[in-house]
Amino acid sequence: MLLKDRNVFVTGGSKGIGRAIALKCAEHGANVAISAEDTAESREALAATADEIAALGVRSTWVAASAEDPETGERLVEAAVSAFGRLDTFINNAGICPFHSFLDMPRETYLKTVDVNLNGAYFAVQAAANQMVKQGDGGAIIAVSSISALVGGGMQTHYTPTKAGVLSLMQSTAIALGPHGIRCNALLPGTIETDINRDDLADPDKRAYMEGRTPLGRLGTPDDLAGPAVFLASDLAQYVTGAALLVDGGLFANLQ
Ligand SMILES: NC(=O)C1=CN([C@@H]2O[C@H](COP(=O)(O)OP(=O)(O)OC[C@H]3O[C@@H](n4cnc5c(N)ncnc54)[C@H](O)[C@@H]3O)[C@@H](O)[C@H]2O)C=CC1
Ligand SMILES: C[C@H](O)[C@@H]1OC(=O)[C@H](O)[C@@H]1O
Repeated sequence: MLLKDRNVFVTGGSKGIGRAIALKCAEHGANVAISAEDTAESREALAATADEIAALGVRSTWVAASAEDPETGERLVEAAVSAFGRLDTFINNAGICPFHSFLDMPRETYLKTVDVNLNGAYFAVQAAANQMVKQGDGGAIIAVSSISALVGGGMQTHYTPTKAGVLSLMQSTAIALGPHGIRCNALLPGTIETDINRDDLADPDKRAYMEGRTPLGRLGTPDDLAGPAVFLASDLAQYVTGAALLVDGGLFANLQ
């Protein structure tokens, strides 16, 4: 068990990558809090995932709070502290990627994407960091960025800058928070099959193209991110901060 009795928060923990990370942290002995947007469907998914976490013999709690709301960061931290007493690891994972062409990108789609993925991450990480500083004995912060922090996407012109921003945020917070013993790292998934790309990957040509570009020969699953997240949260990564860990089956390295 790498995270026994640690207290972990995972945003966007109701499904997909966040859910897989939350469950793996629980398997490793952590109490886990999760959040997602405040809708009826999301509340149902949060409650179901929290039950799965608790079934692993640890404590769990959930909060329905939309990432783009400036008050959300504080609410998440309060929920974790009220349920567990403290916060050891904060994993900012919530995100959206509404695929859309550049020349006619609606302003509201662009602004919502930036608000959820980058502004939401900034203020949630700030709230988590303040709690860790108050506790006085360090901590770990992980942001789920993307391979898209490093490369572009013609239908992702609103999205890729947010993922580059989140990677940059982890680099800068690693410097700002290093003196407090708080490590900050970014996970960069490749193409992982989840609801975020269900429609995009429904096109058999697109799917075959992405599989063909991936040296390991398959798309990723949410569980592929879970082990790397536990590693970065754990003491095995005690001297790792400001790092970017690609988890992409080799996709980024494959030029030809
Ligand atoms: N699936 C992929 O291929 C890749 C995903 N990522 C990133 O991984 C993260 C998780 O995405 P997936 O699990 O793939 O997608 P997903 O759609 O399965 O999960 C997204 C999570 O974020 C939550 N969320 C969405 N909007 C929210 C909002 N306004 N406020 C709070 N929570 C909200 C959802 O409820 C859900 O829990 C995202 O940040 C995404 O950008 C990065 C690289 C590749
Ligand atoms: C949603 C996309 O399929 C996914 O998101 C990313 O960050 C990568 O660019 C993948 O293509």
